[in-house]
Formats: sequence, structure tokens, C-alpha cells
Amino acid sequence: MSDPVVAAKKDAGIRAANMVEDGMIVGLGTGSTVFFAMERLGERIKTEGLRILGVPTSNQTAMRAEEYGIPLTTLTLHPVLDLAIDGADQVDPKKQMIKGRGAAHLREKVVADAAKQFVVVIDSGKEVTGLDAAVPIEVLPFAYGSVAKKLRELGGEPVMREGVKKDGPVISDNGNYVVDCAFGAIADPAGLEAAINRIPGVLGNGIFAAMTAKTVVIVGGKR
Ligand SMILES: O=C(CO)[C@H](O)[C@H](O)COP(=O)(O)O
Repeated sequence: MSDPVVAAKKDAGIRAANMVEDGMIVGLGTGSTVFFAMERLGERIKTEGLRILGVPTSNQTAMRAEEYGIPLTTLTLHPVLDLAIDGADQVDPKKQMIKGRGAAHLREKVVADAAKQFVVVIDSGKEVTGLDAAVPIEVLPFAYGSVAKKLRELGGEPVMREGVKKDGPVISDNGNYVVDCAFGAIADPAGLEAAINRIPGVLGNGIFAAMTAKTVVIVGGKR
């Protein structure tokens, strides 16, 4: 019997991929849900002759794109994207979200910001009434100590993300540390997103609260 969460992710991914039109430049997020969208895009390229170019948000996504036959481009050649498809870890009713389980949130935010429309694909387990997950924060290694102190002053509890099958800290695709910082229930996601970004040495954080107007959320298995 198929896993209902996996089935929901696949449904969300396929529906997002079916929104893509011929000639579009498409931001490609990172994670298991967006990979279902990419698989479907690969099928459409083969069967319908769909012509698209993708901008990948991680090394893993670039490798998947190669596997699925999705041609890639860069933000240098295409600074404006028609649409970006990505997953999320928590999404609230205002379409504010927390991302970054895969430590790709810095490039994911750049790509989502460059897109005219941001399509977020989730299963219903990601829907929450209020954001409260630890916030992934990409930090310049040189600044780790001072950033951690400032995050504590903001009321957070920063924890260095540790590697799996690798001793020591996770190093992002951009060569930086990733800190997971719990703040408890987040009353003002936009305010916290901006406050974290104001700390020198912070390169980006996983709260996405500034692009809700162009965000469409697809919850797999729900119509
Ligand atoms: O933000 C992310 C990676 O940095 C992912 O998009 C997010 O963690 C969702 O992943 P999944 O679709 O595998 O549940």
C-alpha cells in the first residue's frame, strides 16, 4: 500500500508541474516534494515537447534536473523567472512559511524572489495555524559567534546543524554554516525575518513572509 504522505507530495508536485507553460523559465526548489514536480516536468519535456529552462536552488536539484532531462540556466542569463516551484516545512493560513530543512533556503529565497509566481507544494502535515518551527539560518562561518549572541538577544536558541555521515557542522552549498534557531511561537514572522536578516554575518533565513502576495500553495490530496 502506498504511503499517504508520499502520495500527497506526488499529487502536489504533479499539479504544480502541470501549471508550467511552454517557454517558461522555472525556479526549481529543493526537497522530496519538488522532485515529484521535476519528474513530471521531465515527462512533459519528453512526451509533449515542453520547452523550459530551470534555475536550480541546490547541487542536489541540479543533479536531479540532469537525471530528468530538464535543461538549466542561471539568474545571470535569466534574472526574472516566470514561476518557481518549491516545498516548505510549515505554512500558515497567511501563506507565511518556514523552509530550510535541506539547508537550501538561501538560494531558494533568491529564486522565489526572482519569480513572478511562487508555487509551494506541500502535504497537509505542513499546514499550521501559527509558525513555531526552529528557523534555519545561513551564517558566515567567520561570524558564527557574534551571530549566535545576537540571535540569543532576539530570544532565540541557536543550535549548529550537524552533519549526518559527516562529523561537525553542515556546510551549505554556498560554503556556510547553518544554525537552527528556535523562537517558540512566532507572533510576527515578517518582523522576525527582517530582524534576523539585519544581523551582520547572517546571509539568509528560512522565514518566507515577504512574498505571500505572489504565493500559491498546493496541498497534495486536497482540492
Ligand atoms: O526548504 C526545503 C529545503 O531547504 C524544502 O523545500 C523543505 O524542507 C520541504 O522538503 P520536502 O518537500 O522534502 O518535505
